[in-house]
This record gives sequence, C-alpha cells and structure tokens, in this order.
Amino acid sequence: MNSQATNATPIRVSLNQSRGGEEREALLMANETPKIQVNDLNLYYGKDQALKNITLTIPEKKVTAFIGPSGCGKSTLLRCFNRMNDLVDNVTITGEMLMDGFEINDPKINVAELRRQVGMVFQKPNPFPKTIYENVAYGLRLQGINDRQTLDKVVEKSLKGAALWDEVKDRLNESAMGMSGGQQQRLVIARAIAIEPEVILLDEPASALDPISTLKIEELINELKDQYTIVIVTHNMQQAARVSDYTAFMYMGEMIEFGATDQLFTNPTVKQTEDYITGRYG
Ligand SMILES: Nc1ncnc2c1ncn2[C@@H]1O[C@H](COP(=O)(O)OP(=O)(O)OP(=O)(O)O)[C@@H](O)[C@H]1O
Repeated sequence: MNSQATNATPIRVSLNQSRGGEEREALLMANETPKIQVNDLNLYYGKDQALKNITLTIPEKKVTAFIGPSGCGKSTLLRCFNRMNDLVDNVTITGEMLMDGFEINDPKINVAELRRQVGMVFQKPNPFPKTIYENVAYGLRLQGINDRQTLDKVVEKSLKGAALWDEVKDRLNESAMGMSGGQQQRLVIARAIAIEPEVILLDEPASALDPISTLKIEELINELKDQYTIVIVTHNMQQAARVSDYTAFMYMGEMIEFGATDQLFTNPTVKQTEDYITGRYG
C-alpha cells in the first residue's frame, strides 16, 4: 500500500444510498486540495443511464483509483474529466463537474485546452508511427513550438520523467513502433507529460503489459504524483491498493464508496464494497 496513503486523512466519504431511498450523505474532511469536484453527475448513452448521481472529489497531486466490476462506469466517469465522451453520439450529461472551480462541461470551454490540461493514457499503448523523439515532441509542435533546443530539453525532461530516458537516449531517432509494449506505454506517458498537464487520466494503463513492465508503470505513477493529479481505472485491486491514495468503488453506475485506500480496503463502510474486495462478486 502506498506509504502516503497510510497517513492520509480521507477528504470525503461519499455514499450513494439513493437505492435505499435515503438521502446521499457526503462527509467532507480537510487536509487535501480538491482538484476536480463532481456533484450529482448523471450520464446517459441514449436512454441507458451509465452514471447515476455521482458525487466525489478528486484531490490534487494524489492518486485516485476507480475500481468496480466490468461495466460499472469507471471508464465513462474517467472520460468525463477531459470530455472524451463528446466524441460519442447521443451522450447526455447532467450535474456539475468542476476543475479548479471551472465547469468542465461548459459549452464555452476550449476542449483542446482542457485536454492539454487533462492528459489521458489508454489501456493499449498508442505511440504514433514516428520516431521516439517526435512522439514526445508532438504536443509541442502542435502548439507551434519548433525550436530545436526547446524541444531537445522537453524531450529529455519528459523521457526522464517517464523513467525511459536511459533506455532510449541513444535511439531517439528510431521508430517508436520498435519499442516493447512497456516502453511504448512509458513513451505515451512521456508524450502526455511533455505538454505539462495538471491531471493525468490512466485507463487500465498496465493491463496489456507483462508483470515487470507493470511494476515499472506502478513505480512511475508513484513518482509522478508529486507533480500531477492522477486518476487511474484498474481492474486489478492489488494494483489499486499499491498505487493509490484514494479509491472509489463503483457498482452499476453508482459511486458506492470513496475513501482513503487503506481504509477502503481494510475497513470498508458499505457491504457491497466489502463483498467486492473480498471477491464475493465482480
Ligand atoms: N460508447 C458507448 N455507447 C453506449 N454505451 C456505452 C458506451 N461506452 C460504455 N457504454 C456502456 O456504459 C456502461 C459503463 O461502461 P464503462 O466502459 O464505463 O464501464 P467500466 O466500468 O469501465 O467497464 P470495464 O471495466 O469493462 O472497462 C456499460 O453498460 C457500457 O456498456
């Protein structure tokens, strides 16, 4: 379990008890800076409701994990944070989702700028068919930055930040497609951090990787959280326990329980959470 999680005070325990007809309770505690605040968020794919009255706070510069059985809405919620669901037809969203106090779903928001601030890494590494160097420089070039010295600096810093520099510094001009899956995933993370996001969304970033590469990604997450707010979706509860400070357990579109990872795994307050983490379902 993450060492920082041990001492962390939970910022909020958010229990959605609407199915029992009771009011949802939200208990807010101090000690963290909220980065993203979600209030009563509902999301529909056509008529199907995928997220139900989600309320939670993502703390700044901490790792928050979303866990829960397949189809419970983890990825859907994650994709809300950088408006990736805009790309899906017939999506309706209600409720509030604030980042640093600004409504993410405000139609006036510049979505490209939002996605620069909120980077995303997917399950399957998706490097561009370009050199290692150009993969990392890509976002800067998009911003019109072509000065070689600046690019060199950012490429080196980002690859170091993604714990990849030593492995690739002598082959920066080779194709990224020749790297191993684990290296490609760290390259994608380097590409994400090159444009200095504030939040990094990781959607099962290690599920396609071997155990050693998985370990490297987990170590990397631990290092990155000093600088970035990280939200990770994972199927792997041990991974959530290892890398996250806070964990949110979701079930059938609802946020069942949210709390400090060590508390949620050792002393869950809701029976459904306990059933899930002890392997009774899911
Ligand atoms: N593009 C889409 N169009 C319609 N329904 C969708 C779409 N994406 C997801 N869903 C549905 O929304 C629900 C939540 O899916 P989501 O992928 O968010 O769950 P998940 O918890 O991330 O699942 P998994 O762990 O299997 O990835 C599911 O019922 C799914 O079928």
